[in-house]
Amino acid sequence: MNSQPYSSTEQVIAGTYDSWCFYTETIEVQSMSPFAFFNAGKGYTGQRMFWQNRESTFTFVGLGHAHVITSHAEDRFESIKQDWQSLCRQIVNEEPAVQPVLFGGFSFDPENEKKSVWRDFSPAYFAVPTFQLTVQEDQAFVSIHLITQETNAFETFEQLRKERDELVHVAQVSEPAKPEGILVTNRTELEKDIYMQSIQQVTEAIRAGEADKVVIARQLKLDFEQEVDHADVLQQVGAQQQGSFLFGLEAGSQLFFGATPERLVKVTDNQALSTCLAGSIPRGRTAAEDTALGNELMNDDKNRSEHAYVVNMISSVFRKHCSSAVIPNMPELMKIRDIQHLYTPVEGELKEEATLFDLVQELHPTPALGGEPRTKAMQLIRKHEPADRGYYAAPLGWIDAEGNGEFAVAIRSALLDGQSAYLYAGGGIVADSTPELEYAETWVKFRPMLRALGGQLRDES
Ligand SMILES: C=C(O[C@H]1C=CC=C(C(=O)O)[C@@H]1O)C(=O)O
Ligand SMILES: [Mg+2]
Repeated sequence: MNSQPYSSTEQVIAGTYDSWCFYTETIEVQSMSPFAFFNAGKGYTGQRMFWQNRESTFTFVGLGHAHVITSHAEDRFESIKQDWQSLCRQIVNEEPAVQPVLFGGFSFDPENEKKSVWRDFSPAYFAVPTFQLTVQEDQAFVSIHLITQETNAFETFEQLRKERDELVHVAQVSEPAKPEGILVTNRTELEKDIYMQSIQQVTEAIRAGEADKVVIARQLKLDFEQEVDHADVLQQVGAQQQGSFLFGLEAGSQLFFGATPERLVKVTDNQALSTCLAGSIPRGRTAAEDTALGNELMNDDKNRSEHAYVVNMISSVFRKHCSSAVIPNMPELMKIRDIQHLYTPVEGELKEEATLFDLVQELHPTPALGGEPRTKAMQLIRKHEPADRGYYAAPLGWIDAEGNGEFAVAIRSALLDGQSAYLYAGGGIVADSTPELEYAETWVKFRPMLRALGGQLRDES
């Protein structure tokens, strides 16, 4: 879908298939703010989604659920893949304009048994939206998708058309949200002592040869004077975090959102692209300081080793699933607003049988979020982290009916829950890590979400 711009279909295309009927229509609309469209869909709270790619060339907003696919199964990746392929076989017409898109994500670790604040996020949770705004190449399209077992749903569809016209109208005439800020009443570092100890203990375990690398994360909790509006917060992130994937996924009354620089994998016509991203240093206050910090990062053994584990693992998955793979032998710097990372893009031509979901399954979690070796690292994370990561650090993204799509790694993210938010940040622990430096690194990684939520940015402890 990325490679092929939408075109309008002004007529309803309907088909009756095995069990599902699919009614769809796409119209081109005058450009509008995607945040305003999200906001216009307040009536669909709990069933909204937002996605913008890193290059800001593809934005989509979904309102309402035309079809939901979830899985609690052990083979959740396979199960979502099968359900999606089977739905597409039943409903998809040849026309690219009528392709539905499935959007959603996975939890980090379905074996987690800790008490969780992630009430309504199942281990895999995906939906095709009822109303979808797609902004691509300066054109905006709004689609209606109705997937139903009702055999004669033209009346329902007519109703949806009226609703669509209303949503488009409200979004086009609405004023941008006022950036008047959100009032934070409390900021709590959850289990900071446990976090500091765990860095020490995991470093010792690594030195003793139990693992090579383990990513340990922690949480900040913010409390607000009043409930925070989901559309406002997405708009804040959108304005503040250029050069990142922006995402928002609602479930029940909660919103999981973030601005991540990390692509897990993108597939366009059998071309696969992934990002190795690990190793961090702050931005400098001046251009000279910034360059000096970048050079320091490029030449730092500890950060280079954090990075190398990720490159090795992603490369081996690409070598397995691709007929050819391009893997640079030196990282570059990726500079985003608050932080610089070591970055190695990996590309390959997928073998015929390999799919986007296969790659997501094998890549998750990369050693940028799990560790090396994977199984041991996951055991150490379960042992040392007191909280459930939920969807933090897990794959989140979209796929179309042809198998094209993109998944990001949902870091630099937070779960918004009424008058509270839980922010997540972690770092790669290797043999020469120290608790103080890792702690400082998490403060830099909290900054995008703190800024969007009106929390203080200073890194006082
Ligand atoms: C675990 C996070 O970042 C990962 C991605 C890039 C750099 C990382 C690092 O340098 O430690 C982490 O592996 C996070 O942002 O919470
Ligand atoms: Mg690090």
